Amino acid sequence: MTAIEVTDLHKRYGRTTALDGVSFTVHPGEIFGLLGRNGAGKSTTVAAIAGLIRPDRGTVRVLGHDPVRERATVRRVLGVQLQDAALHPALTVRELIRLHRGLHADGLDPDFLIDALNLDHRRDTRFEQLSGGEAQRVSIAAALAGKPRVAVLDELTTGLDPEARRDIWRIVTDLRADGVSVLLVSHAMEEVERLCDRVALLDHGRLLALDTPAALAAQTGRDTLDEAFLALTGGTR
Ligand SMILES: Nc1ncnc2c1ncn2[C@@H]1O[C@H](COP(=O)(O)OP(=O)(O)OP(=O)(O)O)[C@@H](O)[C@H]1O
Repeated sequence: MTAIEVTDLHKRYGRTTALDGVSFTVHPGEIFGLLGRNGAGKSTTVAAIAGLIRPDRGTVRVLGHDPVRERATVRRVLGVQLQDAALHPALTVRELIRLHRGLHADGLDPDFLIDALNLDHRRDTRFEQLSGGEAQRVSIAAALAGKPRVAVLDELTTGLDPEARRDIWRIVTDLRADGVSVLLVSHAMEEVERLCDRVALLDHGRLLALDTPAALAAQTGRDTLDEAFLALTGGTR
Protein backbone atom coordinates (compact mmCIF):
# COMPACT_ATOMS: atom_id res chain seq x y z
CA MET A 1 0.00 0.00 0.00
CA THR A 2 1.41 3.38 -0.99
CA ALA A 3 1.07 6.29 1.43
CA ILE A 4 0.25 8.92 -1.19
CA GLU A 5 -0.33 8.27 -4.86
CA VAL A 6 -0.74 11.24 -7.19
CA THR A 7 -1.50 10.33 -10.81
CA ASP A 8 -1.59 12.71 -13.77
CA LEU A 9 -2.88 15.65 -11.75
CA HIS A 10 -4.14 18.67 -13.71
CA LYS A 11 -5.49 21.90 -12.27
CA ARG A 12 -6.19 25.26 -13.89
CA TYR A 13 -7.24 28.51 -12.26
CA GLY A 14 -8.73 30.55 -15.12
CA ARG A 15 -5.87 30.99 -17.59
CA THR A 16 -3.21 29.81 -15.13
CA THR A 17 -2.16 26.19 -15.31
CA ALA A 18 -1.18 25.29 -11.74
CA LEU A 19 -0.67 21.55 -12.35
CA ASP A 20 -0.01 20.01 -15.74
CA GLY A 21 0.18 16.23 -15.36
CA VAL A 22 1.94 15.60 -12.04
CA SER A 23 2.48 12.00 -10.87
CA PHE A 24 4.47 10.65 -7.93
CA THR A 25 4.22 8.09 -5.15
CA VAL A 26 5.18 8.46 -1.49
CA HIS A 27 6.13 5.14 0.10
CA PRO A 28 5.28 4.10 3.67
CA GLY A 29 7.82 5.39 6.20
CA GLU A 30 9.41 7.77 3.72
CA ILE A 31 10.08 11.50 4.01
CA PHE A 32 9.34 12.83 0.54
CA GLY A 33 10.27 16.40 -0.34
CA LEU A 34 8.23 18.56 -2.71
CA LEU A 35 10.35 21.40 -4.07
CA GLY A 36 9.94 24.15 -6.60
CA ARG A 37 10.09 27.88 -7.01
CA ASN A 38 7.20 30.15 -5.98
CA GLY A 39 4.18 29.32 -8.09
CA ALA A 40 5.48 25.91 -9.20
CA GLY A 41 2.33 24.13 -7.99
CA LYS A 42 3.35 22.75 -4.58
CA SER A 43 0.47 24.18 -2.56
CA THR A 44 -2.03 23.16 -5.23
CA THR A 45 -0.68 19.60 -4.99
CA VAL A 46 -0.99 19.71 -1.19
CA ALA A 47 -4.54 21.08 -1.44
CA ALA A 48 -5.49 18.17 -3.73
CA ILE A 49 -3.95 15.64 -1.34
CA ALA A 50 -5.82 17.21 1.58
CA GLY A 51 -9.08 17.10 -0.37
CA LEU A 52 -9.41 20.90 -0.29
CA ILE A 53 -9.60 21.19 -4.07
CA ARG A 54 -10.84 18.88 -6.79
CA PRO A 55 -8.31 18.34 -9.58
CA ASP A 56 -9.60 18.93 -13.13
CA ARG A 57 -8.08 15.61 -14.12
CA GLY A 58 -6.07 12.86 -12.47
CA THR A 59 -6.38 11.09 -9.15
CA VAL A 60 -5.07 11.30 -5.60
CA ARG A 61 -5.05 8.42 -3.14
CA VAL A 62 -4.05 8.57 0.51
CA LEU A 63 -3.53 5.03 1.81
CA GLY A 64 -5.79 3.99 -1.06
CA HIS A 65 -8.56 6.51 -0.30
CA ASP A 66 -9.89 9.40 -2.36
CA PRO A 67 -9.51 12.62 -0.27
CA VAL A 68 -12.66 14.22 -1.73
CA ARG A 69 -15.03 11.25 -1.89
CA GLU A 70 -13.75 9.57 1.29
CA ARG A 71 -13.11 12.72 3.27
CA ALA A 72 -13.92 11.27 6.71
CA THR A 73 -11.63 8.27 6.22
CA VAL A 74 -8.77 10.40 4.94
CA ARG A 75 -9.15 12.84 7.84
CA ARG A 76 -8.51 10.00 10.25
CA VAL A 77 -5.19 9.00 8.69
CA LEU A 78 -3.84 12.29 7.32
CA GLY A 79 -2.34 15.18 9.31
CA VAL A 80 -1.96 18.42 7.40
CA GLN A 81 -0.01 21.50 8.39
CA LEU A 82 -0.74 24.28 5.92
CA GLN A 83 1.05 27.58 5.33
CA ASP A 84 -0.68 30.28 7.37
CA ALA A 85 -2.80 27.74 9.21
CA ALA A 86 -5.95 29.49 10.38
CA LEU A 87 -6.39 28.17 13.90
CA HIS A 88 -9.00 29.67 16.20
CA PRO A 89 -7.42 32.88 17.53
CA ALA A 90 -9.20 32.94 20.89
CA LEU A 91 -8.30 29.40 21.97
CA THR A 92 -5.21 28.70 24.04
CA VAL A 93 -2.34 26.51 22.88
CA ARG A 94 -3.50 23.63 25.06
CA GLU A 95 -7.15 24.00 24.00
CA LEU A 96 -6.21 23.98 20.31
CA ILE A 97 -4.02 20.90 20.56
CA ARG A 98 -6.63 19.06 22.67
CA LEU A 99 -9.30 20.01 20.13
CA HIS A 100 -7.31 18.56 17.24
CA ARG A 101 -6.42 15.48 19.31
CA GLY A 102 -10.14 15.01 20.06
CA LEU A 103 -11.01 14.77 16.35
CA HIS A 104 -9.20 11.43 16.17
CA ALA A 105 -9.69 8.07 17.85
CA ASP A 106 -5.97 7.66 18.43
CA GLY A 107 -3.47 10.38 19.12
CA LEU A 108 -0.56 11.87 20.99
CA ASP A 109 -0.81 13.27 24.50
CA PRO A 110 -1.31 17.06 24.09
CA ASP A 111 1.06 17.76 26.99
CA PHE A 112 3.76 15.61 25.36
CA LEU A 113 3.42 17.65 22.16
CA ILE A 114 3.49 20.94 24.07
CA ASP A 115 6.73 19.90 25.79
CA ALA A 116 8.27 18.43 22.62
CA LEU A 117 7.65 21.68 20.73
CA ASN A 118 8.90 23.84 23.60
CA LEU A 119 5.55 25.50 24.12
CA ASP A 120 5.23 24.76 27.84
CA HIS A 121 5.51 28.43 28.85
CA ARG A 122 2.76 29.28 26.33
CA ARG A 123 0.35 26.49 27.29
CA ASP A 124 -2.39 28.91 28.45
CA THR A 125 -1.71 31.67 25.92
CA ARG A 126 -4.31 32.45 23.27
CA PHE A 127 -3.26 31.66 19.69
CA GLU A 128 -3.61 35.31 18.61
CA GLN A 129 -1.00 36.35 21.20
CA LEU A 130 1.74 33.99 20.00
CA SER A 131 4.82 35.00 18.01
CA GLY A 132 5.00 33.81 14.39
CA GLY A 133 7.36 30.96 15.25
CA GLU A 134 5.24 29.84 18.20
CA ALA A 135 2.09 29.88 16.06
CA GLN A 136 3.97 27.77 13.51
CA ARG A 137 4.84 25.22 16.21
CA VAL A 138 1.20 25.05 17.33
CA SER A 139 0.10 24.39 13.75
CA ILE A 140 2.60 21.50 13.59
CA ALA A 141 1.34 20.16 16.93
CA ALA A 142 -2.26 20.37 15.66
CA ALA A 143 -1.32 18.43 12.50
CA LEU A 144 0.40 15.68 14.49
CA ALA A 145 -2.01 15.47 17.44
CA GLY A 146 -4.10 12.76 15.80
CA LYS A 147 -1.02 10.54 15.31
CA PRO A 148 -1.52 10.50 11.54
CA ARG A 149 -0.14 7.65 9.42
CA VAL A 150 0.57 10.20 6.70
CA ALA A 151 1.64 13.79 7.41
CA VAL A 152 1.77 16.69 4.96
CA LEU A 153 3.88 19.56 6.23
CA ASP A 154 3.89 22.74 4.12
CA GLU A 155 6.87 24.99 4.86
CA LEU A 156 7.54 23.21 8.11
CA THR A 157 10.21 25.42 9.62
CA THR A 158 9.81 28.72 7.76
CA GLY A 159 10.33 31.54 10.25
CA LEU A 160 11.61 29.35 13.06
CA ASP A 161 14.85 29.97 14.93
CA PRO A 162 17.69 27.44 14.48
CA GLU A 163 17.01 25.66 17.76
CA ALA A 164 13.29 25.25 17.04
CA ARG A 165 14.14 24.00 13.54
CA ARG A 166 16.38 21.32 14.97
CA ASP A 167 13.68 20.27 17.48
CA ILE A 168 11.18 19.92 14.66
CA TRP A 169 13.59 18.00 12.44
CA ARG A 170 14.02 15.55 15.31
CA ILE A 171 10.24 15.17 15.66
CA VAL A 172 9.90 14.49 11.93
CA THR A 173 12.67 11.85 11.89
CA ASP A 174 11.08 10.24 14.98
CA LEU A 175 7.79 10.10 13.04
CA ARG A 176 9.55 8.30 10.19
CA ALA A 177 11.07 5.85 12.67
CA ASP A 178 7.49 5.11 13.79
CA GLY A 179 6.53 4.31 10.17
CA VAL A 180 4.73 7.60 9.43
CA SER A 181 5.04 8.82 5.83
CA VAL A 182 5.78 12.51 5.44
CA LEU A 183 5.31 14.82 2.46
CA LEU A 184 7.43 17.86 3.17
CA VAL A 185 7.08 21.06 1.15
CA SER A 186 10.13 23.18 1.62
CA HIS A 187 12.31 25.92 0.19
CA ALA A 188 15.04 25.16 2.74
CA MET A 189 17.59 23.02 0.95
CA GLU A 190 19.52 22.19 4.11
CA GLU A 191 16.31 20.83 5.61
CA VAL A 192 15.49 18.82 2.51
CA GLU A 193 19.01 17.40 2.28
CA ARG A 194 18.95 16.36 5.93
CA LEU A 195 15.45 14.92 6.10
CA CYS A 196 14.25 13.72 2.72
CA ASP A 197 14.71 10.21 1.36
CA ARG A 198 13.51 11.36 -2.08
CA VAL A 199 12.67 14.66 -3.64
CA ALA A 200 10.29 15.75 -6.41
CA LEU A 201 11.05 19.01 -8.16
CA LEU A 202 8.05 20.85 -9.64
CA ASP A 203 8.35 23.57 -12.23
CA HIS A 204 5.44 25.32 -13.96
CA GLY A 205 3.09 22.58 -12.78
CA ARG A 206 5.23 19.75 -14.13
CA LEU A 207 7.54 17.25 -12.51
CA LEU A 208 11.06 18.21 -13.52
CA ALA A 209 12.97 15.58 -11.54
CA LEU A 210 12.41 12.92 -8.89
CA ASP A 211 15.23 11.15 -7.06
CA THR A 212 17.27 11.07 -3.86
CA PRO A 213 18.96 14.36 -2.95
CA ALA A 214 22.39 12.77 -3.60
CA ALA A 215 21.33 11.41 -7.00
CA LEU A 216 19.91 14.79 -8.05
CA ALA A 217 23.17 16.47 -7.12
CA ALA A 218 25.19 13.79 -8.96
CA GLN A 219 22.90 13.96 -12.01
CA THR A 220 23.60 17.66 -12.39
CA GLY A 221 27.29 17.35 -11.51
CA ARG A 222 26.82 19.64 -8.48
CA ASP A 223 27.97 19.19 -4.89
CA THR A 224 24.78 20.26 -3.13
CA LEU A 225 21.05 20.00 -3.65
CA ASP A 226 20.88 23.79 -3.60
CA GLU A 227 23.12 24.00 -6.67
CA ALA A 228 21.36 21.04 -8.33
CA PHE A 229 18.01 22.81 -7.82
CA LEU A 230 19.34 25.96 -9.48
CA ALA A 231 20.86 23.97 -12.34
CA LEU A 232 17.59 22.10 -12.94
CA THR A 233 15.28 25.12 -12.78
CA GLY A 234 17.69 27.81 -13.97
CA GLY A 235 17.06 27.63 -17.70
CA THR A 236 13.29 27.59 -17.55
CA ARG A 237 12.42 30.95 -16.04
N1 LIG B 1 -6.96 30.11 -5.97
C1 LIG B 1 -6.18 30.45 -7.00
N2 LIG B 1 -6.65 31.26 -7.97
C2 LIG B 1 -5.88 31.61 -9.02
N3 LIG B 1 -4.61 31.17 -9.21
C3 LIG B 1 -4.10 30.37 -8.28
C4 LIG B 1 -4.85 29.96 -7.12
N4 LIG B 1 -4.06 29.15 -6.37
C5 LIG B 1 -2.87 29.08 -7.02
N5 LIG B 1 -2.91 29.79 -8.17
C6 LIG B 1 -1.81 29.89 -9.17
O1 LIG B 1 -1.40 28.57 -9.49
C7 LIG B 1 0.01 28.51 -9.62
C8 LIG B 1 0.58 27.49 -8.62
O2 LIG B 1 0.41 28.02 -7.30
P1 LIG B 1 0.83 27.22 -5.99
O3 LIG B 1 0.34 28.04 -4.82
O4 LIG B 1 0.40 25.82 -6.09
O5 LIG B 1 2.44 27.31 -6.07
P2 LIG B 1 3.52 26.99 -4.95
O6 LIG B 1 4.56 26.13 -5.61
O7 LIG B 1 2.89 26.46 -3.73
O8 LIG B 1 4.15 28.42 -4.65
P3 LIG B 1 4.79 29.05 -3.29
O9 LIG B 1 6.18 28.50 -3.17
O10 LIG B 1 4.80 30.53 -3.63
O11 LIG B 1 3.88 28.73 -2.15
C9 LIG B 1 0.53 29.93 -9.41
O12 LIG B 1 0.66 30.52 -10.68
C10 LIG B 1 -0.58 30.59 -8.62
O13 LIG B 1 -0.61 31.96 -8.85
